Amino acid sequence: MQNNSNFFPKAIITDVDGTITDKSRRINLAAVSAIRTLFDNNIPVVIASGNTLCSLTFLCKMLGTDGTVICENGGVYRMKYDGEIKIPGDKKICNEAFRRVESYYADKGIELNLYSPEYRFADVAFARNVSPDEVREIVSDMPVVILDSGFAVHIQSANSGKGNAFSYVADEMGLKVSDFVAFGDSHNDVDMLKKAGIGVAVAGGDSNAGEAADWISSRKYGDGFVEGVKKYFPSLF
Ligand SMILES: O=C(O)COP(=O)(O)O
Ligand SMILES: [Mg+2]
Repeated sequence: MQNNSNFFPKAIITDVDGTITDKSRRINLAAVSAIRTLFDNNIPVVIASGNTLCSLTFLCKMLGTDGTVICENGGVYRMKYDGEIKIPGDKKICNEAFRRVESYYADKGIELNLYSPEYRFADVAFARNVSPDEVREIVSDMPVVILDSGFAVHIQSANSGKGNAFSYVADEMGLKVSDFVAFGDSHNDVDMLKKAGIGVAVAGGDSNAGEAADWISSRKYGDGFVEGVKKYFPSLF
């Protein structure tokens, strides 16, 4: 967190779902354009999401960024397209936790719907048809963290999280986390929003993100992202 008046950001890090999309995950075209403007003016754009490496690689290609990504909420990250895939997360412990959660709900006749398990290296993500707080309770004695992105429930090993991977990535870029403006909408963005020089929560997201942020946009979702980019990079727009 910085004093706004002396803050000259050098880079951004942004969440995807809910932040550069609308609430149904459709990409916001003005957000795409803002990202291109930043990138074309040598402002690095790091994508940090709960999504998988393969989906984020494709997204980076379409956006036109350099491919630096934090995936699976920090369980995985990669510098540019050709960097080594780093996996700080521990899939084994997440699978163990998931098996316990799955059997708890199976006893109640509730089936959990996994999201892209075949493409995940580090975390376990499933549909939000159960309460994230209850899931947290079920595995409270295990070294895992339950994150709610507003789009999925994620089981992470305790050492991952977007905030931890953000530090590694900033370091590899030769920047400080305080050089970045971070953008997010949800609980899984909190550690990243707190760590950045300025944390921006887009309106429409959950209260955890708003409480962690330095500034909350007045416009919702992707429009709020664009509003924030224009606020912190006024000379580019
Ligand atoms: O994968 C999710 O659950 C949502 O991803 P996000 O981190 O881009 O919002
Ligand atoms: Mg999000």
